Amino acid sequence: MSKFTSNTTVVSAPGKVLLAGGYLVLDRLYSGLVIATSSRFYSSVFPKVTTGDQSQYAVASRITVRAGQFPPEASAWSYDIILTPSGVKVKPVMGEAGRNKFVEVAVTKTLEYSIQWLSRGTEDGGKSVLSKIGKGLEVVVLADNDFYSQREQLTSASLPPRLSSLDSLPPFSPLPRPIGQTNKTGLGSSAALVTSLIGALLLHLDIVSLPSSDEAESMHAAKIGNLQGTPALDTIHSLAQFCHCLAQGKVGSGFDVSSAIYGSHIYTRFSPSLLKPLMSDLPPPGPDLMAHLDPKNWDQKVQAARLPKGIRMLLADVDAGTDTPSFVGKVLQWRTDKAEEAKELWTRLSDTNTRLEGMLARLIGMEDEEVYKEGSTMKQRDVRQLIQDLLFETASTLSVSPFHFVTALRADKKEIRSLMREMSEKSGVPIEPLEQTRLLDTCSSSPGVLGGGVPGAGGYDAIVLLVLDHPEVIRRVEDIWEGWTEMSVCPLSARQSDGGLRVEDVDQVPGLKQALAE
Ligand SMILES: Nc1ncnc2c1ncn2[C@@H]1O[C@H](COP(=O)(O)OP(=O)(O)OP(=O)(O)O)[C@@H](O)[C@H]1O
Ligand SMILES: C[C@@](O)(CCOP(=O)(O)O)CC(=O)O
Repeated sequence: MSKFTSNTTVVSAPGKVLLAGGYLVLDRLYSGLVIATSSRFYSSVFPKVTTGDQSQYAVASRITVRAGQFPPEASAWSYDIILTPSGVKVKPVMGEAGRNKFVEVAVTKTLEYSIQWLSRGTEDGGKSVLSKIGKGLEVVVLADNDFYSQREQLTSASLPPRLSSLDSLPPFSPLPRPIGQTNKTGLGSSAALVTSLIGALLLHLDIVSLPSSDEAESMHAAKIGNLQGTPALDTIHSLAQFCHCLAQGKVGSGFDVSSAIYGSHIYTRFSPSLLKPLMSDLPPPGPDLMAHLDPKNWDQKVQAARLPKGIRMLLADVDAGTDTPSFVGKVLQWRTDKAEEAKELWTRLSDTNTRLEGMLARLIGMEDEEVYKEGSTMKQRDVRQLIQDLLFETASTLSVSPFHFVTALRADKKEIRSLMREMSEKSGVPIEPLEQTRLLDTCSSSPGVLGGGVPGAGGYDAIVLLVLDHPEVIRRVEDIWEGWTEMSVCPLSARQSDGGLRVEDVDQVPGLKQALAE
């Protein structure tokens, strides 16, 4: 019998790349440009058909979450739903895999929220949640291969580190070691996991409805200005920000959770004070989650943004044999110590980031124009011509759009890198270490590369490039990466995803059904 029924719920959330605004975005006065990735986290909820072996009198039901591509014995976490005189409680079951803070907080707080939501104005005490959970739920979480380093998989299949090799790995490729011993690539696995898991549980319990994959993408492409305003997404946003902060034990800027929900955008953070009352373990009955997480009280800004057609993001996972410790504390300490100097740098960076965002918007505004369409009769230059010009550097004196804007974008990318290096030097934190500078300089001088940088907090772990989306441009970059000897550079297959959180049709996601059947 197939595991899939009309009662199976699959929800996915994208990973992230912070293209501009690292460190600045921690402060509400500044913003960050985050690109959501085509690589996603999938949470699939199946109703259990039997209650299993729970013999405890008070255990009403059990939710099990399994990380599908990891060794089974170390990668499943269960939560008992217990009936107590004061209502329904959720209790982690201690198993072989130990605790998974992100899964645990997402499951327990989502159920707490659901109980409050379904019992509002009634004396229900959680009974309707119990009836919806029935005999229990089994949740399988699966991440696209990009979230974890695939070096070992490529080496054991004798494949070179190129995009074409990544395409030949099976989707949701099994990984040999538990999550804690697996190298991540920096796409924000915990934020995408928490967001997709919360979305899947709330959808399964009929508390929200979510856009389908087509709806999510067209919603994103059509929207200008504020991306908020869809009640289900706005609610999941505050709940996911809360869970993510509680699990990681600190309040970050939250751009990763925000892009997991809304897709690519320009993010201005929420006030950290919003989460303060929820961050300590208060005695029962606990804080009123629904009131604290009501989107009406939240103040983040989510402005539509994306990469224009014809421009592609290329990502690489870098293994320099050096761990990147947390830089945030040190950079912020320098900012406090040298307030004047830092303010001046923050302002220059913010201005340049805003200019870059403006250039992207101008190019998007031209997408429907004839000059931008491939194959159109060209009175002016089209994108293909533009690529030729940039490949062979023949058009440096022309200011015909969109060439003009692409050239300006290139200058802004260069300026941002130089300012981030200034931040590096002044704070004494290797945000763009010399090894990365050498790699980025070489890539940036390759034809068709518009610029690059170290995403997010920077360090040794990854690089991101913006390139003209042309096979020749990409081939040349891959050649540089494959031949690089100072560090091992392995491409990631992610492109930009326009949409954020969405419900999936299991048959439309390559390899998902097979991975779930294992
Ligand atoms: N497939 C998975 N299944 C269950 N839990 C996972 C999975 N992948 C990641 N996690 C959880 O997320 C944690 C990693 O979160 P962490 O914030 O350290 O990394 P990240 O979100 O990938 O970071 P970055 O922002 O640098 O990309 C793991 O310890 C685990 O709790
Ligand atoms: C340094 C910071 O601004 C970005 C960190 O980005 P990443 O996790 O390195 O992609 C921190 C934050 O925004 O929470």
